[in-house]
Amino acid sequence: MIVDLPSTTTTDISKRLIALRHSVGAMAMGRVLTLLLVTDEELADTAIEVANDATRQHPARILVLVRANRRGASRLDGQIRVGGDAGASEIVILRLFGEMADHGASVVTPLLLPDSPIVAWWPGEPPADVAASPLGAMARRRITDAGACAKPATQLRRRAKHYEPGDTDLSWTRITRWRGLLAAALDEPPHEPVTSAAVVAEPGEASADLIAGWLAQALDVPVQRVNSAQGTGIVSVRLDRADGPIDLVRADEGLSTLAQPGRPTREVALSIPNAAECLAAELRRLDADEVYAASLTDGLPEVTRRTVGAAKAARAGEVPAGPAELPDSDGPSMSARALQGRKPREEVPSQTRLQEQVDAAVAEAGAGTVRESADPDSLAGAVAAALVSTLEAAVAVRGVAHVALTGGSMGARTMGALAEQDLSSEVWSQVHIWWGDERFVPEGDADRNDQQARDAGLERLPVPAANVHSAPAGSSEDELGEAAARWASELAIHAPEGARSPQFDVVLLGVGPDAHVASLFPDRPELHETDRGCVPVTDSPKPPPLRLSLTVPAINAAERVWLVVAGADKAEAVRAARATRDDPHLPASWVRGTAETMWWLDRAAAGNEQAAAGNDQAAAGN
Ligand SMILES: O=C1O[C@H](COP(=O)(O)O)[C@@H](O)[C@H](O)[C@H]1O
Repeated sequence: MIVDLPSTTTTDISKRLIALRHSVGAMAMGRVLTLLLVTDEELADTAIEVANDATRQHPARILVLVRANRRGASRLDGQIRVGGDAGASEIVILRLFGEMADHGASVVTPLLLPDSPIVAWWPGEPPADVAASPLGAMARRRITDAGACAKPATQLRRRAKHYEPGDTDLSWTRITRWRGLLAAALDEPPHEPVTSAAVVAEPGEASADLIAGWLAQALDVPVQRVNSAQGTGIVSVRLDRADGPIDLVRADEGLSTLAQPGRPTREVALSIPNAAECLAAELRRLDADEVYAASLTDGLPEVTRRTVGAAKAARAGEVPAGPAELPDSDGPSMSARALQGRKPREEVPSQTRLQEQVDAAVAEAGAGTVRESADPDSLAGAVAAALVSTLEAAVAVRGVAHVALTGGSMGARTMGALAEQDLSSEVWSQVHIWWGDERFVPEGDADRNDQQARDAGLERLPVPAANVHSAPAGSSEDELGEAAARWASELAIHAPEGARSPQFDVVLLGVGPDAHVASLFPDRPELHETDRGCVPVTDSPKPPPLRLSLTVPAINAAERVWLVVAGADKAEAVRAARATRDDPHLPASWVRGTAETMWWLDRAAAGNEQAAAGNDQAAAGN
């Protein structure tokens, strides 16, 4: 529902809001956070869409302050969006005209909720000193986006000059995965010291400048920033060591290569998150980001800018070759493109790339990308290997990682494959293990998902017992409510401030032939639960009847949601869920990660078994 209130006052807006909360439901009052979006008219629509999308991943109410035409008489136009038009929140848009445009703080104050922390976001040009500005001063966190501004380098200098704890920038959030991969590469033997580093990116690419600043402060070595052609975004990072360089090179959209001495070059997933994903990631934390502060204020001023271009530096062997010579283009910077929801650079269509492009388009529609393995065992092996690199990268960046495991047919198989991996106890002592759902039967029962994981090798992982968070056990419906409450408090203990469950780095989900995920079954009320991180389930259509399950918001707050599916009996569920979004008959169509939604399928679940059998027969006939 959208209610327009032209030429209004904040008192009128407040009254209408209260009335609407009564008639539509008090959806926003229980929300923990107010996102204060401060924008000019030009960016308003896109930024509201981005904020709305982000708050589906991390619930918050949204207050939008649009500085409209400053000429003419003072006026306030209001708009309230609730229900379906506001996604997971309520949205209040305040358009300020005339002199009022400069007094946003006093307009917004009456609409703030007493105990709700405020996060302010400037998607375009922010005030020079954000923390000291009237709107910034009322916020616990202040999110800017240097890359979306006309002069990114000037913005970064200003951010550094006026930095206050609570400041952050989406140009920084965009490089989380780059940092994770580089940190994980350095964690691997041989632990040779890095002697210098180079970051290649288009001029004015704020995210690249911040990677360079991060390296300079973290490694305390000379770091060079080398320019590639306009429109190329971040191209590569080289870390020089005595035994040879570590090169992380963006080879193609979403895919990159990591080369290290003495190891085969690996392909790694390195997609740049879009603006909503970055914003959601920032909404999940309310504490100061000290690494950002150090990279911005200590590291960045130490970075040397090379005048020689990337192509020449590559020919001289100073930076990785190849993508450094990407053609010129005069597109906007990667950060600005991310806000506009556009792709980092145009693809060159070719026959062989067709399937990838289809997959990318499906991924963009929310259905995620597909990784196909030949059979259930190789699928389990691929998932286990990816889990190791992802969790190790998360520990390298944040010092901790949280993973939710699945039960069902692929749960035990994946655990078996994980237990076979060579895992560093130092890193895995920081990994926390949870389950996406649990069958509510007594402890040790062979039906329990945690027991099946134990039988498959859980205890061989070097994870401390205290970090294994089994869901409560029990046997009767009378105990289920209390068990759900206990599980909720355990989840809350490890949740970031303002959230109800840990921010999972990865949630693994099996998918039933009916497209159920965790214990969220088709057409059941649990699927629509938005106020809790976990729910009790009775009368489950699949035995046993009593279960506990994470809810959709808890799952979708995860950075990565990996659906792991094997078997031809699941092919139709996979196809149907990937073709739609949020269909109550298809719980698998409701889940997605903030940075990645990956369908790990065996050939049969991908619906390719017959095609493969046909090919085999054809090959045999030849
Ligand atoms: O009961 C459950 O079923 C699903 C799917 O399992 P599958 O055996 O059909 O692969 C599973 O994801 C869930 O964790 C489990 O409790």
